[in-house]
Amino acid sequence: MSDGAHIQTVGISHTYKGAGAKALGRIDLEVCPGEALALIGRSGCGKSTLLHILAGLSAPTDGKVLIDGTRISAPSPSRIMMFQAPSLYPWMNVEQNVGLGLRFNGKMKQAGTRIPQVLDLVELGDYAKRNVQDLSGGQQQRVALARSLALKPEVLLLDEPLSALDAFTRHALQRDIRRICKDLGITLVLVTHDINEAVMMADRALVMKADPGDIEAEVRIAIDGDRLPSMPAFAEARRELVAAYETAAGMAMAEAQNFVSQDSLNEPKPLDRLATN
Ligand SMILES: Nc1ncnc2c1ncn2[C@@H]1O[C@H](COP(=O)(O)OP(=O)(O)OP(=O)(O)O)[C@@H](O)[C@H]1O
Repeated sequence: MSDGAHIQTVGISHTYKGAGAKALGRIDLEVCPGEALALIGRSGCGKSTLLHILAGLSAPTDGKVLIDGTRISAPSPSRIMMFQAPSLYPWMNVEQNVGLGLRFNGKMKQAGTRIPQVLDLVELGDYAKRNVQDLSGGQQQRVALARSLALKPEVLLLDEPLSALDAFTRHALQRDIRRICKDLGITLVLVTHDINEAVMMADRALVMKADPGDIEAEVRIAIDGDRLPSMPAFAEARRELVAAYETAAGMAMAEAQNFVSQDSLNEPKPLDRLATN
């Protein structure tokens, strides 16, 4: 288990080539080792740009990103990014897909022990030999998660990887990803449009605004143990985040509420049952 990486951005801003306006203004942020941070905001406010810069997939126009005090300039297997599409190879079975990161990084010697470990972590221990095409969307994202975990990352960066899943599957994965990151000491940074998802998964949410992308508000989400939408503390954190979102985006509360997934708002009981299974 790692302690997770300490992430710091120092005055980063970003302008895409050929674009007149800045995508990101000046952003100074810090993520503590093992913390789970959500970046939330309206479309176009720069969430993905910031996440890509944290991953080292693109360089900021100005400023720097420090991981454990060292400036980064490229991607690294210790910082893994997951996207909406699980991007599995359909002609490979589950364990072959999970082993891909190990193979690309010359760590196949670890595959024999590491692959069963991470498949157990994502609760797919019995699926090693299954064809990935026969799995559900949620199970495919679990395979992608296992592939990421196989490399023992210190940072997991999620760019809305659960947004295509149904409410029940999404809720179970939100709970499990948070638990796994806490258990393994992985620093988590999550981009989401969904206020409920931020409350389910994060210790802290940063609300971003656009033109240029900037951090407008910070909301701490201090809920001990399992998080259920029916908990008063969950509802309170959601209210606080909706209010911050409303201010940042300059929208009415009713519109901000639309960024809370309606299924989990309206049907807390079945989701709660699922979360305790
Ligand atoms: N490759 C690119 N070239 C030029 N402009 C870009 C590029 N990628 C993003 N942008 C612009 O930068 C700004 C921030 O985009 P970004 O994708 O980071 O926002 P976002 O908050 O992640 O949006 P969404 O929630 O829709 O994914 C937007 O104005 C977008 O149009």
